[in-house]
Order: sequence, then structure tokens, then C-alpha cells
Amino acid sequence: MRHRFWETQPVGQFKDAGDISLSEGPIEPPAPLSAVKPEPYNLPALYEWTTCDMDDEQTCAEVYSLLTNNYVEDDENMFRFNYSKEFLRWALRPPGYFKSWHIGVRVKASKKLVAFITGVPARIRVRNEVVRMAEVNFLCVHKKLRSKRLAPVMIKEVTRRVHLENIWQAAYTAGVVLPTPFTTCRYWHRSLNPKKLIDVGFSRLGARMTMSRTIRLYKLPGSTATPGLRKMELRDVPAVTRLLREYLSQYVVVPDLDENDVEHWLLPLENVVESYVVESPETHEVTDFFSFYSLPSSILNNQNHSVLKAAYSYYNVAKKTPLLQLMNDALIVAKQKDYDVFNALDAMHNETFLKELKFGPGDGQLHYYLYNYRVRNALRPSELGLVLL
Ligand SMILES: CCCCCCCCCCCCCC(=O)CSCCNC(=O)CCNC(=O)[C@H](O)C(C)(C)COP(=O)(O)OP(=O)(O)OC[C@H]1O[C@@H](n2cnc3c(N)ncnc32)[C@H](O)[C@@H]1OP(=O)(O)O
Ligand SMILES: CCOC(=O)c1cnc2ccc(OC)cc2c1SCCC#N
Repeated sequence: MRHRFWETQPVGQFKDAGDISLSEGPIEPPAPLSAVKPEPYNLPALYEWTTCDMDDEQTCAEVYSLLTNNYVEDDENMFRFNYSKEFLRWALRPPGYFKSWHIGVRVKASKKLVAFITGVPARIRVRNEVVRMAEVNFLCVHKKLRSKRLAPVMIKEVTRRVHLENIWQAAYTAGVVLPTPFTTCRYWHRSLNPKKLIDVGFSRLGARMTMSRTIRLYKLPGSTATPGLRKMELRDVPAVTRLLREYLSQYVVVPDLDENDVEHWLLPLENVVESYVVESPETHEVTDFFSFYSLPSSILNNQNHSVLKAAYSYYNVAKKTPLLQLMNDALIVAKQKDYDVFNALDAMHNETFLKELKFGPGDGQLHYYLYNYRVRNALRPSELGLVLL
């Protein structure tokens, strides 16, 4: 398959697969800032660049609306991600973020927002190297403007703006195969509301299974089991940071998170991110935590339901509590908060609880990529410690 754009980019190329002479690390060296194109790339005549100020209510609403109607759908067009405005503000304004990396394209005449792409700064460790990167996400071209080669222009423009901040690497995921994934994860789904998942056509009644039997199969206790489990608070940030950094040290590609990052990414935000810690009733030390983020989806073409409430496993550290028990408590909390499904990737140690907690494998794969950084040998999902939103 030809990749006319990606073959021009500093990414692992399919033709180089298996070439053991190529070493791990940057593919191209940094350039002097004077060498970075100072003006934006050319757009087709009818369109103009715009920087999207997510603090501005109207702009945030325009971004929300573009994504709600034009962002990622599953292969059967059953669902479309429906990131909320609060979620987008959270995802796009971490410590040290650049407004200039929140890039939109408008129709000059109408000012309608028709395309979007974002970057946020992150420190990513690849084996023993901590690299400043951009995490690129929310690439979206309006359905009416597809297959016009707009995406490569969006990608080159965000690359240019990232280069202007003297950052030369990026991390991103996609459901499509591009040159070249450094690992590929599978989504797993744990039904919390099996009747709704069957009503929308995602799940089917198993053979020799009635609806009531199916509901019983996925039933969860009304309350959690772990003593000392409570919502995470600001005062827990130092302990959670220590726990998370120690836990992530075993993986090959992970975020290098300090207390500022943990405060942003893990402090609970209603309907955005939920984090719970285990505070030992005896010693009052924080020994474990779990977290999940809230990413609803529009249910397309269904009479009875319009929104799927989905929780996505984020970062979990089980040090004193068995991971199985900790994650079962996460399911119980998600069910208490009326989520329909709890999703998790087979990354980190997740595969040790997925089957036991009645997750089923999805048919969607998530490919992970680095830009301008070669990873010598592709990783197993269990070597990956990075969750992108
Ligand atoms: C140092 C800093 C570096 C920063 C930048 C790092 C890199 C960041 C990279 C971005 C990471 C984003 C991560 C992210 O947001 C998470 S993945 C979600 C991407 N968004 C969606 O799927 C939303 C619905 N789809 C669309 O809006 C359009 O289909 C898009 C815009 C996806 C493509 O628009 P289109 O109208 O359908 O297509 P053309 O304009 O005609 O362009 C065709 C070219 O685009 C390549 N393509 C297609 N999908 C892609 C994808 N998901 N990543 C990268 N490339 C993708 C494709 O291979 C082809 O190139 P090739 O001919 O070489 O094969
Ligand atoms: C019920 C299980 O499926 C999903 O939760 C879901 C929801 N919305 C989507 C929107 C776009 C989409 O495009 C790939 C997939 C979904 C999926 S499955 C993959 C995500 C997970 N877990």
C-alpha cells in the first residue's frame, strides 16, 4: 500500500522493517529554529487557519460540535466518540500547554470550523531516554471535506508549530495502520448495562442465554470491597505520584509524570476523570489507586438510545491490594455512576484481570506511533505504559 504522505515523513517506514542496522532514537536531528518555516502551510483558497482558544466558550462549543459530528466512528458506524467540552478543556490544557497547538481550519466566507488538530506537550520515556514530545490528537476533517489531502496539511502545520517550540518528536495513536506502529493494543469491554448493549446491537444474547441470565452474569455488588477506598484528593498527589512513577518504571514507553502532571491528569473532575485511592485504615498511607476517564459516544441510528456512557481505564497501581480486587472495585464505582460499559486496553498488566473480570475482546485495535523516533523492536502491549485520550 502506498503512503504518499507518510513516506515523506521521519517515521519508521515499512520498507525498513527488520533492518537491524537502524538504531533506536531520533530519525532526523533537530533543526535550528531559524530553519523552521516561519509562516503557516498553504491551505486551499477557500480556507484559513485559526487558533482555537479553548478557554473561549464559543470556540470550545465549535470544536465540540465539529468533533461530535465528524470525529471517529467504529467500523460498523454504530458509535461516534462524543468528547465533552469539559473533557476537551482538560485534555488540551495540561501544564505547559501551547494555545498555538490547538489548530483549526475555517471556511473564509462563513467562518465555519471544518477541521481540527491538536498537540499537548509531554515528557515521554522510551526505555532509558526521557524525550520532550507533542501528543497529537483530535485530528478531524469535516465529513464533506474528506479525501482532499487536507490531513497531511494539518499534520505538517502542527509539526511546524511544535518545531517552533524546539520539540522534534511526537506520540499519537490511530485505529488505522500507518507507517509504522511501535505496538498495537486491543480494546476489551466489560458490560455494566448488558441490556442496553444488546438493545443497541453491540452485544448479542449468548447461545442458551436469556436476558435475565445475562443481566445476572454481569451483576456487580452494590458497594466496593477494599477497606480505605476513597476519592482522590489534592493532598494525595505526592503519594500517587510516587506510586505511579515506581509502577511505570517497569514499562518501555511511559509518560514521565511529575506532581504537577499528576495533579492535572488524575485529580477527579466530574464526568471527565475519576480517581480513587486506597488509604490504609491502619497506617493511613496511600497504597493503591485506580482511575478511569469518561468518554461518551453518540449511538448512531438507534430508536431507543442516543448516548453510550463509557468509562475508559486510565492508570491503575495495585501495590497492597490485589489488582483483581482493585479493578473489580473500579467496575463497581463505574456501575454506581451509571456507566454502560468499562473499556480497557490490553496494555500494562491489564491482561491479568481482563478475562477474570468478564471483559470481552473488542474488534477494534489501537496502533501506537512515535514521530521522528525509531523504536528498535516493536513492543508487546504488556510493555506499554502510555494511555492517550
Ligand atoms: C515533531 C511534531 C510532529 C507532530 C505531528 C505528528 C504526526 C501526527 C499524525 C496525526 C495523528 C492523529 C491522531 C489522532 O487524532 C487520533 S486518530 C483519529 C483520527 N481522526 C479520525 O479518525 C476522525 C474521522 N476521520 C477524519 O476526520 C479524516 O478521515 C482524517 C482527518 C482522519 C483523515 O482525513 P481524510 O480526508 O480521510 O484523508 P486525506 O485528508 O485525503 O489524507 C489522506 C492521508 O492522511 C493519512 N491519514 C488518514 N488517517 C490518519 C490518521 N488518523 N492519522 C494520521 N494520518 C492519517 C492517510 O494515511 C493518507 O496519507 P498517506 O497517503 O501517506 O497514506
Ligand atoms: C461498547 C464497546 O464499544 C465502545 O465502547 C466504543 C464506543 N464508541 C466508539 C466510538 C468510535 C470508535 O471508533 C474506533 C469505537 C468505539 C467503541 S469500541 C473502541 C473504543 C473502546 N473501547
